[in-house]
Amino acid sequence: MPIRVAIAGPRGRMGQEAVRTIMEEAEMELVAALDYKEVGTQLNELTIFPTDYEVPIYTDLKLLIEETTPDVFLDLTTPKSVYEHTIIALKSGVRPVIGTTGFSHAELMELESMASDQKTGALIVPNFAIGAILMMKFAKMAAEYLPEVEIIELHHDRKLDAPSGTAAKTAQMISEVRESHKQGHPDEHETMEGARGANYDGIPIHSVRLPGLVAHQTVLFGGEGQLLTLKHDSFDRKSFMSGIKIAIRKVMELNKLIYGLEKLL
Ligand SMILES: NC(=O)C1=CN([C@@H]2O[C@H](COP(=O)(O)OP(=O)(O)OC[C@H]3O[C@@H](n4cnc5c(N)ncnc54)[C@H](O)[C@@H]3O)[C@@H](O)[C@H]2O)C=CC1
Ligand SMILES: O=C(O)C1=N[C@H](C(=O)O)C[C@H](O)C1
Repeated sequence: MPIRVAIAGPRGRMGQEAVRTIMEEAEMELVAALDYKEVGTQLNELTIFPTDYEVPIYTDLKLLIEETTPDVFLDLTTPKSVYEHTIIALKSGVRPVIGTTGFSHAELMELESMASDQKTGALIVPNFAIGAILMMKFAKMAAEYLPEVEIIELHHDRKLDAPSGTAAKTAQMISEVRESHKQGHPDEHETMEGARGANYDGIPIHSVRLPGLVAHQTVLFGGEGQLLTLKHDSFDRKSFMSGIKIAIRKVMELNKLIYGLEKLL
């Protein structure tokens, strides 16, 4: 039996690529799409998709779930809508695979506890690219030996959230293996606000937004007389698609929420 998947955000940069990926996957069936406005009744009515993509479009997630009974709900929308979508999916017993970034810590905690109560599998994946997941794992390894670290993330200028979900997750993983401490000179001060970046548990995060970029991150580790640089680049959104397929398969085996695909690889 193929895994029945519903997708939110099918017209977006990630959504379009993910629709094609799922449609081409024999083990998966795209049963519905969620958009925020009426854009036609089926995906094949949108000029961006081939004519044989006969997948109904809904604007109401509860109705979508009731009428199309998906196993998995894949969200690639916006930080504003994803939290509510995830709650609706969990309450309906549909397993969420969330690629959308921008969750607060409190929201992640709430969703984790809801998924455990419901015994429903859920995955929140800040970055589906295998190379980015490896970069995060290597960063955690390196921080045990070189705890002075700064993160620089670079993205296209249409991105809504900063810092990126990947940078936040990298900082969280690093903070699991190093003592929290302030970096730089104890007396340093900013003569321009924000010069030292955002701060996660003492780790500075710098966000760059420019046209032409896709998704890129550099993690710098400084030591006496040395610098270790870890760098990952997504040049194309195809880089995220194998991770999406893995996440859809893996979430079917879970009965709780997992934050980050690195725990399942
Ligand atoms: N986890 C990962 O590996 C990746 C995650 N992302 C994240 O995925 C999200 C989407 O990114 P993009 O595709 O670049 O954005 P986008 O702006 O191109 O697409 C978002 C789509 O969501 C739709 N949308 C907005 N509100 C909605 C709602 N309430 N219901 C249904 N659809 C709604 C919009 O119409 C739009 O088509 C962002 O949060 C981004 O950070 C992006 C790339 C990789
Ligand atoms: O918005 C994006 O494009 C991306 N968002 C994710 C993030 O916030 O880390 C993943 C990837 O970096 C692309």
